[in-house]
Amino acid sequence: MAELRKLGFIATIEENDSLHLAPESSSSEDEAPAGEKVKKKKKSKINSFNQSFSFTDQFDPQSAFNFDHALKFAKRKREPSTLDEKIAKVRKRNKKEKSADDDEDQVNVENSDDEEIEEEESSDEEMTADSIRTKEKKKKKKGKNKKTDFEEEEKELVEFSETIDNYDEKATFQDMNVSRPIMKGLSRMNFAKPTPIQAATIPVALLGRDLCACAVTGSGKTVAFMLPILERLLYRPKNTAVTRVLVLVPTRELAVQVHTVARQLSQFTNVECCLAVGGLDLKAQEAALRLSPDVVIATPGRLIDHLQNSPNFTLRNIEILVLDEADRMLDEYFAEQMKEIIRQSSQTRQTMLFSATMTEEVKDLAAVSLKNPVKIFINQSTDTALSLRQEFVRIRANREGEREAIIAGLVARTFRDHCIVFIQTKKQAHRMHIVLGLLGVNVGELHGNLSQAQRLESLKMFKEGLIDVLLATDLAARGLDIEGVKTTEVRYRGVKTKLYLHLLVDRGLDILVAKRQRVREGVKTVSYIEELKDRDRGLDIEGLKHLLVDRGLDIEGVKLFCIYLDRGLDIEGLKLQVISTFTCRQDRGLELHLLVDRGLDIEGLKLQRLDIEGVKTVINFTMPNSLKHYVHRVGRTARAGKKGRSVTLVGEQERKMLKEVVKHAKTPLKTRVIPQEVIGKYRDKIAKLELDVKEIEWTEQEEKEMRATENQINKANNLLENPGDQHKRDWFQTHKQRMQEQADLRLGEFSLSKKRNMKKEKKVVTAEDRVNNELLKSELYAARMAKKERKPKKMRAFGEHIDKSKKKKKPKIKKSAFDDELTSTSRTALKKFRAGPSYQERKELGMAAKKPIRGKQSGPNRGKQSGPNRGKQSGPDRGKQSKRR
Ligand SMILES: Nc1ncnc2c1ncn2[C@@H]1O[C@H](COP(=O)(O)OP(=O)(O)OP(=O)(O)O)[C@@H](O)[C@H]1O
Repeated sequence: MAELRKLGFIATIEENDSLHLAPESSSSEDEAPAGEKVKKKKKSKINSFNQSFSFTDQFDPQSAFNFDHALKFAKRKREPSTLDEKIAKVRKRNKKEKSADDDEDQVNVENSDDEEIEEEESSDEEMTADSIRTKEKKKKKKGKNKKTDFEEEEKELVEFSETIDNYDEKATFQDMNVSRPIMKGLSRMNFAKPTPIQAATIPVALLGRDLCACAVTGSGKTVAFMLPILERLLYRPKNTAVTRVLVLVPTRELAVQVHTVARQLSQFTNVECCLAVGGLDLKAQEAALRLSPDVVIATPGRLIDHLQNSPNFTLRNIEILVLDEADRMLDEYFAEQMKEIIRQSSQTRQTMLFSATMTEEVKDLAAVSLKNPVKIFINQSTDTALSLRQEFVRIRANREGEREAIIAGLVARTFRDHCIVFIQTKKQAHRMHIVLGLLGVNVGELHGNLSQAQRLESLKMFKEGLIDVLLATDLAARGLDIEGVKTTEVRYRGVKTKLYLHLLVDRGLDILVAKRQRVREGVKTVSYIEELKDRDRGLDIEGLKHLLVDRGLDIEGVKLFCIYLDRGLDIEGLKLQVISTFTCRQDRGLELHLLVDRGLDIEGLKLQRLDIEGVKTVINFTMPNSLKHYVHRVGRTARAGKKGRSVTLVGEQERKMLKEVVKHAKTPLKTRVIPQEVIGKYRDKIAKLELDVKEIEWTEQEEKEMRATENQINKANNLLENPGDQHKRDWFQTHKQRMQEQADLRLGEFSLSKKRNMKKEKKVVTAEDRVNNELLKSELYAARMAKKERKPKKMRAFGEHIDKSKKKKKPKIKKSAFDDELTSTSRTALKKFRAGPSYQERKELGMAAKKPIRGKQSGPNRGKQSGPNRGKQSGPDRGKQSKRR
């Protein structure tokens, strides 16, 4: 090593070298603004190394999620320790206690961890495996089916000017006259052929027609709207910058994802895309919006904030409006905000609605907001992907409390990675994080109680394989297309570990990288590099090695380089750059280096995944509260034609929902039976951990309270220091209206006042109570939806396109004859009143003696005023008489 340093190289490390360990990402670095970070990095580079080289997907438009970029703009909470660190601490303590009990001598804690987990896992594997049965579908009477279809037909409210339910299967992007820069973008994304929804939608959207499109989850709807948008923008007038396109999505994570797809697709064009979503830096967004980017991808709340408070930003010039997940965007949660946005946007726009589940709300909107819309239904709203295998685990009535144990069994034994578990409530998701964490499962959580930075980080870690199981609420149910690095499990020195494969590509230079990493108990134990050769090029992986470097190695025209870790490497003539430092155990650190051959221009090298893998399994802790929710949740797997599996726990109360799923299923469903022995084992394990769970929850609560007090003090200090500096932001509703809206949306039983009362009466919460709480919440939601469905539908009020001339006149409310006569002041009414009842009326009243003689009468009222009472009916009595009548 010393010799290498003498030669002017940065040497790599020997096992017994003492090292200064830099943390992988210090918190100060995280807080630093983007610009400063770059400067710091540049300083640390070796002078002769190409300065403009930047590693990896931070700017890589190829990455599926540009989380790194978004994370820079998300505020981070300062926490004394993360939840994972707390879990690790408790686990470590438990291990120590256990080993002390076993009267063993000093042990290497980490090694024993690994071994124990392996033991646990292997003993689980030896246990009886789950059994799977195919669920029989009950055959329905034909007549009954017909009726439902008919009913559905009747529900159709919108008059679509055209309906497209088929497409040209042989269509190519070239056939659609897609421009070259976008074709290049497509080929970078490896999209050779349009998917069915793309083939059907793109030509219509290019014509500028309004449309309402429905296709199964994971079928490529994002490109279906983004491609025609970009294509149309290529021909925009370029003299002034104007925001012409607005894409609205329901969640922040989805917005980041759509933004990434837009950037990938537009990478060879000059179209500017901008994100406007909650949770990310407001000032940075304001600055970006001031430049009038061509496309704004937004969530409704933050968009309205900018519309109210960012000068110069308007929607007056919007030419295309897209609502992704349209049914969600138009449901009651976003109703007020959507009304405001549509009110402010240009009326001459093209509007496109996309979702995998189209419902009445969408149709209502289509009726009032779309102009001659085209309906493009490639699938029905209830369809799931054909490559999805749907399984159900039955929970007997008296065994509701076993759900946590079943989930633990599933993720620890069977579905160990690339798995999302959907949970109804944030609280339960958090508890499961602690429980599964204590059981040694590599978990993360994703829900609305986390800060935006934590949300993005969870997704990023899940994508990168650093989290195996993601516990999420319905926040993650829609739209997210999570593709992660393909990992391969290998064993190194008895430790199970993962292998990540990356491919560096640029300008004909391919760099193969293999990196090994393991996260255990908050400490990353890493790292060495394996010799890797690309199988596609007829090469083979030679097995694990500490180092591979080959300068100028040319394999079928591809130059092979490597990132390597230290040890016995001949690096003469090669330059190294430290790209990352990992901590290995408490006392050792290992550095990863990038080897770069001198004389090779690697400016702008980009890291691309060699192999990516999507979510393999979706597990539902309880049955989702509607078929629509089910379709979206299970739609996180089996995307883009890939295989996937869903496992749903179904209790007795949820069988109705299960029937719905069975009714609409197009592929056979399976029943999974988990042996009672396995459930029992995990139930006992969780029961033993209960005190630890409580301890962690208390610590968290204490920290939370301390943070809240600290925040209040800071706020007060701020107010004292800068009293005039408190700029209040405007909102389109008053505070009271907003509070009222939120209160209306809250599910009755979960109102704040009730929650407060519930806190007061402290009782021991059992596993059954927790599950019942989950089920209750789900039921309440379903009940509200059902009530809403039953309500007569109003035409939605965003209707700036309502043609008033065609509006039906309101039928006049018919007043009773009695009221009419008393209140009418018309001429004829008054005359009639003065003259008294007509002959006919008198006859009806039995007052008429005889019909008047024609000749004797003259004038217009002669008939009416004839009869014996003629004289009597003048004067004050008239009124009385008419009243009597
Ligand atoms: N033409 C194509 N060829 C191959 N893959 C594609 C193509 N278009 C899209 N994909 C891939 O299909 C996957 C799903 O795409 P996307 O997220 O747009 O689906 P979606 O229909 O919007 O799903 P959801 O209903 O869940 O929002 C993505 O990983 C995307 O990269």
